[in-house]
Amino acid sequence: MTTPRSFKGTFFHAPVCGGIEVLRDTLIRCDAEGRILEVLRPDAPTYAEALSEERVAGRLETLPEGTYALPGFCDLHIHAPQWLQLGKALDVPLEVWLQKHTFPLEARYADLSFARRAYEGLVDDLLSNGTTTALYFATQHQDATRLLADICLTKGQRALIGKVAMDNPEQCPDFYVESTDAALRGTKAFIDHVRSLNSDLIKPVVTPRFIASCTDAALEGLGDIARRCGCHVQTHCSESDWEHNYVLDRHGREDTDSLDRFGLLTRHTVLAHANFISDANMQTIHDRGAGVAHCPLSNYYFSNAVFPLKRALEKGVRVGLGTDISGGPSASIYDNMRWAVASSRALHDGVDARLHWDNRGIRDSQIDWRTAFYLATKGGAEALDLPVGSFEPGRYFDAQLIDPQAPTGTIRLMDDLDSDADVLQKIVYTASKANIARVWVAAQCVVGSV
Ligand SMILES: O=c1[nH]c(=O)c2nc[nH]c2[nH]1
Repeated sequence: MTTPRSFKGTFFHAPVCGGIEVLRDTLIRCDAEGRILEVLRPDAPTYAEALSEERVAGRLETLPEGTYALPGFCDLHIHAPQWLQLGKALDVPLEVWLQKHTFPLEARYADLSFARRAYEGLVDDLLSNGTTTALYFATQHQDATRLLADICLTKGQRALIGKVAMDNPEQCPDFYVESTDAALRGTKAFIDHVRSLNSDLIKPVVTPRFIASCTDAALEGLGDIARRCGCHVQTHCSESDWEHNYVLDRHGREDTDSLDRFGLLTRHTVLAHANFISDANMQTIHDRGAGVAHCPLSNYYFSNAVFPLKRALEKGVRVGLGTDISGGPSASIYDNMRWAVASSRALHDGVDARLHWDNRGIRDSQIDWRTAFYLATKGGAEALDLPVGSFEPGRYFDAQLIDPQAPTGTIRLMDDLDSDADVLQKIVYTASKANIARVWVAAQCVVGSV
């Protein structure tokens, strides 16, 4: 509990998919928990009085002239231990990458000092990239996963964290596999631990890595834990040819149906990727109210296909964006907004120039930057069912301040040429870490100084 805060400045947000709103010279009042109480535009009858009230009470932060506040990003798919592998090992298929590079790296998190070095750096990196909410896969290790929760709490990042469950000796190496009992007990112990922290910022997540890495007994037990604890669930779904076909061979059904059968497809499930899902399975995801973490950059390296984003949105599936560190070699949701637009265009146009335009791509698959901005902010929040992602009463003030004039920044604005929408479009397409001057979570400044 802190003191109430308020902010005056220019805010951009996307309250609905495909639409943006500009709040110029607006006053946003928050309560002591950092939730938005009121959004007052200059033409509101109570604006002047409220502004002077906040000023006199010493609660007002006036954002510097020429800066813009955006909602903080929700990154729906991060492998926390893989941060050390960003930009490496991107030239082999998923199944080789896991065995040769990723599992050996993750096994090292048995060492807590190794874990601390990585997790401190990761959380700093994500916060300074504007990511205020992170959905993390950790590792199998109880202690290192608790450490990640502590670090997020200390640094003030909103985080949903899962101890990864992987007990299938046929798919996991002997140096990085656990018993079914350890997977289930460990998951439950981590949930209890996080809940004992009594923090609104950190939530536990039931995390079967993917169907291949888990036995049916573990999947069944994890479904049961998710139901009893009312937790979020995260896993991979129909990511690549190999992974999708593995599940078809083992269970005779797609990932989605299989997860549903184990009680793992709920209103609080986030499926990473879902590239190969059939229309029927997309309908099932919609009907269960589950969300999808679309990871466009990672998909270029590991997925053999492009997620049918537009089709999913038209069906009403809740979708947000994920960096998929380190399948995607960038910690930035800005990069992933750009890749979401570009990959949707590739799907729309098709990529084989030898084919006639008529049958080269999948028509009406493209999205624009407005939709990408929504996915990165409120779309991600909706998929997680968290009250963040936009500047609306009842939501937490999780935000990032963009300074287009930052000396080493990458945004080029022209006062006389750029409309408000142009400014936001330029931010979406060209902002970099150097332009992110300040970041707040629940109205508390976590990056930059006030
Ligand atoms: O992109 C991915 N990253 C992973 O770590 C992983 N594990 C299973 N499937 C996976 N896909």
